[in-house]
Amino acid sequence: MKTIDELLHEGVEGKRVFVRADLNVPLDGTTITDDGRIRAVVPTIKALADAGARVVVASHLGRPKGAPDPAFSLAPAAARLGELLGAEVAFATDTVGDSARAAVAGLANGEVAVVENLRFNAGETSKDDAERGAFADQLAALADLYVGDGFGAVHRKHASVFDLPARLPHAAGHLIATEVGVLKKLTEDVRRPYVVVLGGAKVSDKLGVIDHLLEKADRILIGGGMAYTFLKAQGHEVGISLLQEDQIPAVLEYLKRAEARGVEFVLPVDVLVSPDFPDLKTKAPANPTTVAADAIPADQEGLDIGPETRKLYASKLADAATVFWNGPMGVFEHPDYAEGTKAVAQALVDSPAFTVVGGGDSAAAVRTLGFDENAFGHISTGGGASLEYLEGKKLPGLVALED
Ligand SMILES: Nc1ncnc2c1ncn2[C@@H]1O[C@H](COP(=O)(O)OP(=O)(O)O)[C@@H](O)[C@H]1O
Ligand SMILES: O=C(OP(=O)(O)O)[C@H](O)COP(=O)(O)O
Repeated sequence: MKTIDELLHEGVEGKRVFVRADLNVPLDGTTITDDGRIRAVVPTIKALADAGARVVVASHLGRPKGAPDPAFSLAPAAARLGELLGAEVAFATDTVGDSARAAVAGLANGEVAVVENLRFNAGETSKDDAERGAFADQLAALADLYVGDGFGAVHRKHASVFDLPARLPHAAGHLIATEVGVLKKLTEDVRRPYVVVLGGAKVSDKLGVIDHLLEKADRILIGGGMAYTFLKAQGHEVGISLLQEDQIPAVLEYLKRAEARGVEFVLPVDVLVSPDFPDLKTKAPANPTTVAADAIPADQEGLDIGPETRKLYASKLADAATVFWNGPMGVFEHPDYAEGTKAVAQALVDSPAFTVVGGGDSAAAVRTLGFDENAFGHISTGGGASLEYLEGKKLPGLVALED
């Protein structure tokens, strides 16, 4: 894989360089609540700009449905990038249209432009190779060179991640190099006990990784939205909690295999429930009730792990030598459901283990809940990406950067 250093050595002055970043940051309206993913790609953008490149930055944000949707505009991220660079950053209101072409044409050497959300275009995420390819052709017309640095999206076979680098000379940016360097260590020699904590809301995406983790981890702790499919599989009522009903047979098989292999599988013993999802904007008190994990009322939703589970999970992390954590334990964006995530973060901080936290929201949670990022071994910008990397899967965005 060619590195950005090699590219810089060859010279990028006056060249239009397309940087595929992951600027998928959490937003409260148009306010960025955690800019970690933007900060993470600044070294690559700055190195290119300092070397005289005309830098075109692109990313997805959220999951819009292949058409423009103002709620998912990259404008706030572009503005923040300008602040971090201490330079004017042009913003195109489309991705490959007139505005994007004009913004790129207007760049002088050393200047940066951000184009609008890649996922406003159906071709970006299409499963049809030709449709994705046609969009990649339009993106390729904006640039001379490609730098892949959106680590959080390298597991997606999307036009800007997979098809575009096949059309332009390409290299990996600094962030991808750092992320792969650290995660590689977790695939080679892992100090034991190796404890994995899984939570979050992208349940269907991430349940499958357990299949692989059963071969690697000594202990697996389950929280967040992921817990309820397990509780349901064990025959418990989960009310209106997040549930991946079609995965119940797979989950039962995981539990059986864990037992056979001596992998300790730990599920919540109590949870915080409410009939309503909390208001994340006003943060109005949610007044949740604590119930045993096998006694969730039929009309209520599990939104955080409970106090007994917090203690249990802290104890299960205390003797770890290596910890990988993806996915918040609850809806941490609301203070009434943040204690579970705080307890796991605190247990990692207190532990002498090598700790890796992965995922856009997990990383944001750690920082917005007031933890010092230096207290963790590594904070990865990718959740799904890091899990699939650990699984040993060939990631489209990394394969595409190979020579
Ligand atoms: N019990 C739950 N029910 C619904 N959503 C949850 C629950 N627990 C956590 N979440 C949500 O999960 C989201 C993060 O999930 P995910 O995207 O999978 O993590 P990451 O970005 O770290 O990979 C957060 O927005 C959080 O509010
Ligand atoms: O937030 C992301 O992934 P993550 O939540 O697994 O860390 C990436 O930006 C990928 O987004 P996607 O899961 O909508 O493809």
